[in-house]
Amino acid sequence: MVTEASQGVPQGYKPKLRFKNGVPDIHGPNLPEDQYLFTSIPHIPSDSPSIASKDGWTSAMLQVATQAKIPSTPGFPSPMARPPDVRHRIGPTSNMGLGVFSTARLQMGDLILSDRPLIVVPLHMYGSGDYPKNLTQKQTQQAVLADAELYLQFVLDRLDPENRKAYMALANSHLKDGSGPILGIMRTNGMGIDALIRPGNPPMPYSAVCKEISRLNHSCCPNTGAGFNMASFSYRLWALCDIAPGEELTLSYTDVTAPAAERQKALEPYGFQCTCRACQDPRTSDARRSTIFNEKLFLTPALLKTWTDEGLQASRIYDNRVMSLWHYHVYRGDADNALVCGQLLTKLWRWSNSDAEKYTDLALIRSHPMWMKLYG
Ligand SMILES: C[S@@+](CC[C@H](N)C(=O)[O-])C[C@H]1O[C@@H](n2cnc3c(N)ncnc32)[C@H](O)[C@@H]1O
Repeated sequence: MVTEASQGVPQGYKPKLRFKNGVPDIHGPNLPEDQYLFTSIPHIPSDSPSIASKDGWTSAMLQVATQAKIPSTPGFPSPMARPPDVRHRIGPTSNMGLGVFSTARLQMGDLILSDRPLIVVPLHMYGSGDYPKNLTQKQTQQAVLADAELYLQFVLDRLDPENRKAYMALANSHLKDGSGPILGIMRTNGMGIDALIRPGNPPMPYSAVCKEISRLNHSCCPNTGAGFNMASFSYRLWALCDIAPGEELTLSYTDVTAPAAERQKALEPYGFQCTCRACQDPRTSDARRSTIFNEKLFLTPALLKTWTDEGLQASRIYDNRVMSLWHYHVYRGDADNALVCGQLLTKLWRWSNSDAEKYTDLALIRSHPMWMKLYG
């Protein structure tokens, strides 16, 4: 666990690569499953960089078992999905550094951009615990951070100079907690990839840093959603509602269903106080959200509007409610209303769930095991 530590390496301590199994191999056969390796995704042999696709590649540090499952993903490596035209630009905001803005009229469900991570690394870059006994607790923390920085430098050095520069230009909100510059940027911009989490005790989560998606600022009523697509090894960003040209695009860095105080606590490492519309009057918004989440009635168009008015389309509970309503209509044999729900699910899921289209397939709706079961 890393807490506050002043920057710098303890005197006499030489940072080293000290993960379990010693110094990691770059790549190689017959390695133990929990060996870390440095690799590129898609894998590009270092002697033939010219085969790199126009989508680029990720410099990654992964355990062997995690790396091994990526190529077996159906369709891997597929090209990144691209919108038909450029729909975003990166530019300055009034008070949040850079941000991403829409340059087109977007409809709910529209793909905005795809982004292959620059780097993917273990979320907890904090070594093995095997540190010299003569170091104080604070010095050990410094040593841990210095080692993490060394690993990250290794990962970063495997990027081409342009992408290395892009990484180093990203925001860093960890300037005073002892993190080195590369680690600080990773902690400010890293996003999880659920499909890469290696189960175990403890599980091994990974963190990905992207060139463009990492520029999105946070809102507790975000207008975009992001999901990772393993086949193309890229994140996709899509509109969660209709968006006008020029509007800032936002993502939620935290769980939008949590109360405002909890959300603010989760945002602490990013070093800002959220001022989105839900956080400007948190008491009223918390009360409104609590009513919405606890609503026991099936989603009607009026109830649906309360969710979208509050900007809660990013919440998993919203998906679940729309899904239950889809099942309810199937159960009643109401294909028209099932289709309306299916269209909404497709917009929410098209870019993150390969099954999204099936909810609007009339033949599948009518052959569903629950079809018309309400009437026996
Ligand atoms: C992932 S970066 C987002 C892009 C960043 N604004 C930039 O200039 O690259 C996260 C950092 O952006 C800033 N930020 C993001 N959302 C914000 C918000 N709602 N209010 C204020 N600052 C925010 C914070 O400095 C945070 O540490």
